[in-house]
Amino acid sequence: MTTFNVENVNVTSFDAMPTPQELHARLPLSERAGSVVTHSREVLRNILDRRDPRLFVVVGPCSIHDPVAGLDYAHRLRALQDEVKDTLLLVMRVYFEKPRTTTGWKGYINDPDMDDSFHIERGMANARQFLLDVCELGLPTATEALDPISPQYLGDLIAWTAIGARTTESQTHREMASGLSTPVGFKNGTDGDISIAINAILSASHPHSFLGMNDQGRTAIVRTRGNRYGHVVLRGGDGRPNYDTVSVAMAEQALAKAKLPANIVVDCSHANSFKNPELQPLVMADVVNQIRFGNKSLVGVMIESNIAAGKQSIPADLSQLKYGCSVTDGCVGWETTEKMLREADARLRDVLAARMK
Ligand SMILES: O=C[C@H](O)[C@H](O)COP(=O)(O)O
Ligand SMILES: C=C(OP(=O)(O)O)C(=O)O
Repeated sequence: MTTFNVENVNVTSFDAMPTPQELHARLPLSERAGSVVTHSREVLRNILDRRDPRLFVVVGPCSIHDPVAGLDYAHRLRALQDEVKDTLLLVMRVYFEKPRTTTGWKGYINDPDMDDSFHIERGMANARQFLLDVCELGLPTATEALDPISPQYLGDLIAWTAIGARTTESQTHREMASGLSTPVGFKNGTDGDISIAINAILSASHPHSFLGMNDQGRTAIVRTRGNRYGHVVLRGGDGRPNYDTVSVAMAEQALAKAKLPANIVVDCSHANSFKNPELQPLVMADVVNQIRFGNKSLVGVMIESNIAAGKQSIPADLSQLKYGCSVTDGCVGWETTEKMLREADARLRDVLAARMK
């Protein structure tokens, strides 16, 4: 009988991963982490339902590449959280999966050693440990859900999820979002198109049935309820920002036309600051001004922030890495981050107090 070489022609190997159940057994959700996740998800839902007047702030490194520096950052943010808690819910950006325009390092889960050795099994376990550590500090976490299998491993430790500009239009990601346990922010497209984010919110709000994996690592038909906490994240695009009052008003109109609640998050980074981190404070100040002038649809902001300002390329000799500095997009440094958050807190106090009356 002739044998045909027609299957997995371009696959070199299948290396088994531990199942989500096995990883959960090794690194179980602790009492403290479980209550932080539960409480912060509830606060986020309350903000989106206007039962809590505060602004949520997804703030942290563009990507985590060094868990030690990442945890150092988390300690700093946790200390600041108490200071600004009357006006801001701080949620740490803990991004382990990076969507690339073409190629590049795809994040800590994919390649934890940053040397193309791709130890995904260790990346996933370390990522879970890191999320546990952050939650145990009392700090909620936010991430981009890029690989549709990852939420089975990490989803119980996440309070807010982003679907990125490159995947908001993807049916796979909309289906996944329909089953996620967190509120989900859909970015506008890289070309600035917000209609794809609105279509994503509509799609993800419905139940879906699709192929996925269960916690025993078996291919399964995943049947979801639909996620009613989808919202838009304006990140600018096509070389233009879209956080200004006119763009926000246009987003409000588009949401109203689609009969969706007016919930808008502004990403201070990416095309909204022309990827120049030094401009992020201006975007944040503008959002705060819009709220002071009566805007009610702006419910959150995103800041790309790290211990050190700027970014660095990944050196061949990793001992040359600068501590606490991004290896993906440039970030504002810690001092600027504190200033941005303290200023926003000070400028929002009277407005939000008035909303509580
Ligand atoms: O936020 C991260 C980046 O903007 C995104 O991953 C795309 O990066 P790239 O264009 O450098 O590949
Ligand atoms: C990749 C990101 O953003 P965007 O999808 O808006 O490019 C990000 O926030 O890390």
